[in-house]
Amino acid sequence: MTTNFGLSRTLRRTGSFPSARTVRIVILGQGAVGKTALAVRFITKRFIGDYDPTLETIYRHEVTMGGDAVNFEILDTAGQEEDALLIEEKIKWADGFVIVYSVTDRCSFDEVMRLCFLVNHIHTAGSRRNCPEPPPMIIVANKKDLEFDRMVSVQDGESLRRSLKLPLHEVSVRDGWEETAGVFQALYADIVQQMDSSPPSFRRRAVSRLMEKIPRIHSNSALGSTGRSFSFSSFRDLLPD
Ligand SMILES: Nc1nc2c(ncn2[C@@H]2O[C@H](COP(=O)(O)OP(=O)(O)OP(=O)(O)O)[C@@H](O)[C@H]2O)c(=O)[nH]1
Repeated sequence: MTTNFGLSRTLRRTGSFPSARTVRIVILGQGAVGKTALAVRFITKRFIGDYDPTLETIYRHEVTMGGDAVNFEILDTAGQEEDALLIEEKIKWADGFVIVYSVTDRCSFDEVMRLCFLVNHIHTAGSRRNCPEPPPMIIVANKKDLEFDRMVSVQDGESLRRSLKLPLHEVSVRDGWEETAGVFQALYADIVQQMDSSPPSFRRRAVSRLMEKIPRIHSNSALGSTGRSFSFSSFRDLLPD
């Protein structure tokens, strides 16, 4: 997918944006596909090698993108089976979705279709319109740097993209920030298009108690208070210049 955004100019760290548009994104996918790495790479520009298995976290990150001030709220989910009600709450909360698989893990690829149907089903079932638009979604095929361990070919990804009619970005979160940023820029463009074309009454903005319980990390604050353990000490040190 192409966007009108130039990478270097449009993504930069800013102060607070009182009048910014808030965009909520959920990252879904099986365990160990790189969901946390993707979120942290986008926000800090750094690749951090090892994390504890994800305790769910909402990252809050303010940037300018395509000239807009944007407050991203990015929910990094735990890549494990969970209560259907909980996943439903998270899906209802979001404006857009990143669904990640690893090219080194066939099971994670097989899971993408189920997750896409789940997201579509929950949005369709809850919409008051007869023909709701599907929510903005992007598929990310991660770890393309591990060519030697590849179990999902580029062609497999292409077939999936065609059958789901969704954008697919093959990336290496490890090797580059631009590819990762491109994922969030493309998704943001789709979300904005949908927000601007549908009346606000059709959008889900209610925040359930469950969502309020998920720890939040602001990109302007140091990590540590949530109990989340990373292999770096200060989030502030890793923010882009
Ligand atoms: N080689 C390579 N390794 C990666 C890449 N992205 C993530 N990893 C590694 O894959 C492992 C899992 O990454 P995480 O970001 O913790 O994966 P996750 O999907 O959040 O996992 P859960 O928290 O269990 O759901 C870590 O060791 C990362 O360093 C990549 O692009 N290339």
